[in-house]
Amino acid sequence: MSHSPSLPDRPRLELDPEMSDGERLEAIRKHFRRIVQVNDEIEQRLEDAESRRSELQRDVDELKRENEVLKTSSLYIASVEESTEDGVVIKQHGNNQEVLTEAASSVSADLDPGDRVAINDSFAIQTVLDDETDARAQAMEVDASPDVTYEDIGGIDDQIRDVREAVEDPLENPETFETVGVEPPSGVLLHGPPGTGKTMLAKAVANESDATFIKMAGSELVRKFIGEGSRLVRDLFELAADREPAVIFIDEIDAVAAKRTDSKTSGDAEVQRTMMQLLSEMDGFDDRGEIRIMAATNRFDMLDEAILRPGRFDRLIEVPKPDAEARERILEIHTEGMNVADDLDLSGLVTDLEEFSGADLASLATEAGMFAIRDGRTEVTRSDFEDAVEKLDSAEETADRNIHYQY
Ligand SMILES: Nc1ncnc2c1ncn2[C@@H]1O[C@H](COP(=O)(O)OP(=O)(O)OP(=O)(O)O)[C@@H](O)[C@H]1O
Repeated sequence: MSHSPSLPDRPRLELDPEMSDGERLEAIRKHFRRIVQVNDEIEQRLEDAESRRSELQRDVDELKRENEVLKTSSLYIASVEESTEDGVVIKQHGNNQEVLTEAASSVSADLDPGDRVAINDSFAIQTVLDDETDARAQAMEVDASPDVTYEDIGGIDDQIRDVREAVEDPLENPETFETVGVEPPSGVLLHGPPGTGKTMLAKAVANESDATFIKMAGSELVRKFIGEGSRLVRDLFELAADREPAVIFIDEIDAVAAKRTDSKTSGDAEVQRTMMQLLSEMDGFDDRGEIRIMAATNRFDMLDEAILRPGRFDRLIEVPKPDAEARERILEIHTEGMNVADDLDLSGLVTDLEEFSGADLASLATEAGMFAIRDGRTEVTRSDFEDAVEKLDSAEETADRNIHYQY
């Protein structure tokens, strides 16, 4: 970078007392011309400097923008506590740290206590977020009285018995456990392939115990901003405490409780934090009253053992794919309200459907009904079911090419 040359010297008027008037006048004129010249030179310099300055300003703006982008690439969530003359007091979610900070110039909205904001690593507020209820609504499903009953679930009677014992009995007769002096299982983990009735089972047990069913999707928990997953877990348990008796059901728990991997990316750290929050909620659970916790996974092999320790998910119930007898029962349930031909032999039909889960069988019944409707008939026949099997098989082949379940 070159330095600008120094400014021209200030011209000096030198008058000799010996000078004649004419000489003086000439000297003053010369001095004046010199001053004008120096002035022009300085003005020129000023112009150059101005244009250099706007060049530099453009560079600065560009760098500021880049800096903003870098700073905003990973944001934390906080709530505004107070807006003061000295800045904004925020409380970070997850660790509850309170910080006095400022809002980035791009944040134009007035900040009010309770607003949810996203902050960067240096705690500067970057954005004001939408209402918290949106995030909760996406991650949680609350059903005060689910309508699934045990009779709607086919082929897993042993699992129903186990779940009733671990969830329903402690909710309905807590005193029996107290009198006998045993602790009911802390958490029940249902594991097995997709579509085998795990969610149904959790809903049914909530229904039959007159409890509120609160479902949280593990995958939603980890998609949020940093700090939000653990906050949602806390909310989940608070909500359950408000609504007790309640059954908490965490679906796809593997999303938050997978074995630790070697990578140390911030995503992983965030998932860990969410899991730690879940563990600490479960550990502090004894005195919370009538709340039972259930979870489900298709990826039991991937779970971190920390969540399976006593006092956590300590009752494991496997929900397998249905065998022939179970398939028949499930299909019976799903064709109960349908107008099926008298000669339809369900047991013959299901023998070959070895790969079919409960969910597949439910679709099979619907598809068969659709074939009858398309054909203008009101009765569903064996051939409708065969067409439906063919249709689902080919859909399954397409899906298999894309997804590979590792169960
Ligand atoms: N054992 C079953 N008896 C009757 N219907 C079943 C059974 N299993 C699954 N279904 C049908 O499949 C649908 C999906 O089942 P559900 O959501 O309970 O499966 P899941 O095991 O929780 O699956 P995922 O692991 O994919 O969440 C149910 O709504 C029901 O129609």
